[in-house]
Amino acid sequence: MSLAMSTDIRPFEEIRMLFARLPAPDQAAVAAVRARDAQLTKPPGALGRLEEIVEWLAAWQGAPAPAIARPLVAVYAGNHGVAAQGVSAFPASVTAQMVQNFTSGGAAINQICKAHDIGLKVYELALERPTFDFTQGPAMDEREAAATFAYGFEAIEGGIDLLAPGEMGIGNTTSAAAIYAALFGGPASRWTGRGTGVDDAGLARKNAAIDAALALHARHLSDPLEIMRRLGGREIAAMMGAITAARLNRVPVVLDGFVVCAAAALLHAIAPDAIGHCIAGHVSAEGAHAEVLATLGKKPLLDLGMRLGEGSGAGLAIALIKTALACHRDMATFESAGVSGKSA
Ligand SMILES: Cc1cc2ncn([C@H]3O[C@H](COP(=O)(O)O)[C@@H](O)[C@H]3O)c2cc1C
Ligand SMILES: O=C(O)c1cccnc1
Repeated sequence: MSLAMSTDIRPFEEIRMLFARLPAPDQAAVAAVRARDAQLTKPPGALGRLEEIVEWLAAWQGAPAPAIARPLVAVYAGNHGVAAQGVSAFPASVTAQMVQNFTSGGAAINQICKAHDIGLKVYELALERPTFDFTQGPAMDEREAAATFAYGFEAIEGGIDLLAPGEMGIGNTTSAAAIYAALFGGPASRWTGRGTGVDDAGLARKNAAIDAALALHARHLSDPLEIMRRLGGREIAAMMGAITAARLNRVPVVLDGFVVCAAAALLHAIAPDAIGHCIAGHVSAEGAHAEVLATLGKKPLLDLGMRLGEGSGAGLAIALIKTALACHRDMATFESAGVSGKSA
């Protein structure tokens, strides 16, 4: 669907209305998957979480025989005004340079997508015009935040069956940590990590920037959409839209790391069920990602010590999810293989 912003409804109100009519998991599809699983040539439950993964795909695709024919990593790139506070180990110019690198196939996410036959799209979000520094005022106005959320809906266009949102944006671990502090409380230091590798002084600047922002915006942090526009970035707004569009179109979502989960946490704060269709691809080595996942009730598939972003952890998880589906779809049954079933 398109979010044609009408003139008489405030943009955020239009977004809020989306969460009143989210599709539910398809229990009949889950039952069909379980029935087939019971016939496959393995002891019951022996594929552990791989079995749950297929049930999750069936539930949210609404299909008794789920498919992964067109998986997509959608990388959103945005620049952050707060980068001027010296919160990253790299200059803001790296965001645009990495977009170029994605285009020429040189980034980690290119190799992951290539190795596992996953589509990759990169969405550049006005990189020449960073968001406003949120230590000085809101990062975005409501209209821009809502329009960027709506832009995220493009991810599902062209027909995909599995989505992993990814991101690139120097300074965005500061934005994500600020969002977690606003949503879940505590000082900045509870949520920050070293991102691209800031030293102790950089980490102190990062914590100070977030604590200053929490004080500045304190009166407006009870509404997740206000948190998004004040402390977020364009890639976080667009990923919220992409995750929502996926839900509305029955496309399951694989979450990546620390930054992607800030978009998921904001949606969860609007309506816990809004991320029911999301699985955690991995746990990042960044900051408090493990705590965030526990709070969202998501158990990560992988724990590889990665802290890159770009959708890289989610892309690797898609390889695993494809394998789970291949077992379910292509294994022989006891009957077809002439293997004896359980004796007692
Ligand atoms: C070369 C390079 C490639 C990256 N790919 C993802 N990120 C990751 O690092 C950034 C966030 O870290 P911070 O908040 O410390 O700036 C994001 O762009 C994220 O996607 C990268 C960072 C760099 C430097
Ligand atoms: O986990 C992530 O998403 C992450 C960690 C560090 C830097 N950028 C992204």
